[in-house]
Amino acid sequence: MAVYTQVPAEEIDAFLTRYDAGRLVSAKGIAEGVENSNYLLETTGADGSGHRYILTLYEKRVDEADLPFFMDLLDHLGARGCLVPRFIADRSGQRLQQLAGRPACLIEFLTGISVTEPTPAQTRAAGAALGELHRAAEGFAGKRPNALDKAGWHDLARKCGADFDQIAPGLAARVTEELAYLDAHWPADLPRSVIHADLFPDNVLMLGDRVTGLIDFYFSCTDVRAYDLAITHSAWTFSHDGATFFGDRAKALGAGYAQAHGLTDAERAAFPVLCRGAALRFLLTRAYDWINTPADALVTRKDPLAYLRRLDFYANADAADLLGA
Ligand SMILES: Nc1ncnc2c1ncn2[C@@H]1O[C@H](COP(=O)(O)OP(=O)(O)O)[C@@H](O)[C@H]1O
Ligand SMILES: N[C@@H](CCOP(=O)(O)O)C(=O)O
Repeated sequence: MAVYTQVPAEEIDAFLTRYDAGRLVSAKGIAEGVENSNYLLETTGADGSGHRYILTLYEKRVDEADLPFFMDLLDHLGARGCLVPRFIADRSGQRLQQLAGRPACLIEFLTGISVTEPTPAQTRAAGAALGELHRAAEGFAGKRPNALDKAGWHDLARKCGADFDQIAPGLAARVTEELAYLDAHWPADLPRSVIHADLFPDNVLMLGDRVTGLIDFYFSCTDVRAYDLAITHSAWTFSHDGATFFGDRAKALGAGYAQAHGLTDAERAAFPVLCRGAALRFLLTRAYDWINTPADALVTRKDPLAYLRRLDFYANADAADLLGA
């Protein structure tokens, strides 16, 4: 469960008086997510007809100074037809607030559910939504370095150090070996763009096979564009434990992305390496959290080894295995 900061309902009701949002009717902490505290708010709505909002309090990895980048990005994408939530301004035009001692924002609520076992049709729709996002991001002037790039992976690996082997014997050596491989093989000249960088199924809202919203842009940054497809591939085309690869989903993801954007020959050739990078990135953040999250914390730690299994798969795959011929 991810509600790190408990906010009394009276405080949320008082917070809402800054907005044309009506009075609070209910506030429920949202269990999903690991980074921030999220509440689903129901209000009377400005016109009394009822309205839903997301209230997010920023914790952990989100730097307050990055919030204007995320706000401008979602404005840009929304204006170009992407189904992304907008940050809501209060009556004075302010979108970033303080609540319970944390930076906080009121955010548009989008309908839809996150699938846990995506079908190929849903995976295709996610691939198309990512391609549309990349198209819509063209011309966005904002830039944000990726804190979880290769240098960031090395940093996390140093911080985990010998503790890796508490997760699995031999993991420290495997990570060192993989970092060396990626240092030697990471592609230098692929097109860069703003990327979502965390387009897991829990960050895609769907109704049936239709995408109704893309959420959680708090890792979005400027990086290799096809790396975003690799991250999405790692999240959508395996069983949760990483033990089973679903080729039909992978083919569908590639087809959906191709329909909306597509890969260059160089991006396709580099795809297995990009997938290895994606797998290592999530292995590392999960391992760091595994080691550093107290066992009694309110948040459920995610299994790093599910990404080690993906990494092992990617290390033996070629582009045709991963995307279809
Ligand atoms: N704009 C939104 N509309 C509808 N539901 C949302 C919205 N933003 C977040 N949620 C819900 O809150 C959950 C956690 O949000 P998320 O941004 O993924 O949190 P975290 O950054 O902590 O991982 C999501 O899985 C979803 O259920
Ligand atoms: N997707 C990451 C964790 C980040 O969680 P999110 O709830 O913000 O998507 C992982 O699975 O390791």
